[in-house]
Amino acid sequence: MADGGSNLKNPSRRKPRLNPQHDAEKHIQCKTDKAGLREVFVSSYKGQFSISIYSIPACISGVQSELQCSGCTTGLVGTSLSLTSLFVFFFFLKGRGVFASVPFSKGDFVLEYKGKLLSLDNSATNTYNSTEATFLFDFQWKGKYFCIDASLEDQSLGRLVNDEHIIPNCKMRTIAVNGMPHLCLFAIRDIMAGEEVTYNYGDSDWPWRKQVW
Ligand SMILES: C[S@@+](CC[C@H](N)C(=O)[O-])C[C@H]1O[C@@H](n2cnc3c(N)ncnc32)[C@H](O)[C@@H]1O
Repeated sequence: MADGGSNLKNPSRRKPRLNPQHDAEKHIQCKTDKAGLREVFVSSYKGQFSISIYSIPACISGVQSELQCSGCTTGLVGTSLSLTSLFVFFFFLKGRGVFASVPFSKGDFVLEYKGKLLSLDNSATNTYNSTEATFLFDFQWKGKYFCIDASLEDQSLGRLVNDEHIIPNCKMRTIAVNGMPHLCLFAIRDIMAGEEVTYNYGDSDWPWRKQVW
């Protein structure tokens, strides 16, 4: 007899959750990203301030007001514009990011940070521009220093995960497959569908972490 969705009625027959370590190994070996994640272009809102300005001469876009400021001494006839409040918004463009389209549970494997594995010696000989350099992830494994160079646009999602140093939802861990280290993101708390996947890039003075004021 067909199952007809009876798994929902009988929880004991639900597909068992894959061990996160095995899940990571499986995706590393298959060289695939996990389903349920997508690339989205994002901007990060950094704040807003409002200032009240009365009767500013509106020398904006050629519009003139009947009032004058120190830089506008001509008697002005034209569109009267009294600005009482000016709101200024600041956005720090994050560029692309990775969003969950299905929920993930705490502990789940989420993504591999794919790229070229370099030993410290190799990476020292490469030169990177400032954009490429943000795709380098240095790490230590078995007492040696390595780097994953993810500067190549290869359509993988791990390289697009953005920084969040206060409330990240993932953490990077090293997983060995066939004797080689791989960097993988694991959920450190439940992640809701629609939430951006993030991790802490580490203790650097990243410009986007600075408050605008
Ligand atoms: C590894 S890339 C991440 C993917 C990148 N957003 C993209 O579109 O290619 C790192 C770069 O993303 C941006 N970025 C990462 N986290 C950010 C954040 N929290 N706020 C603003 N920009 C961020 C910075 O430009 C940084 O140099």
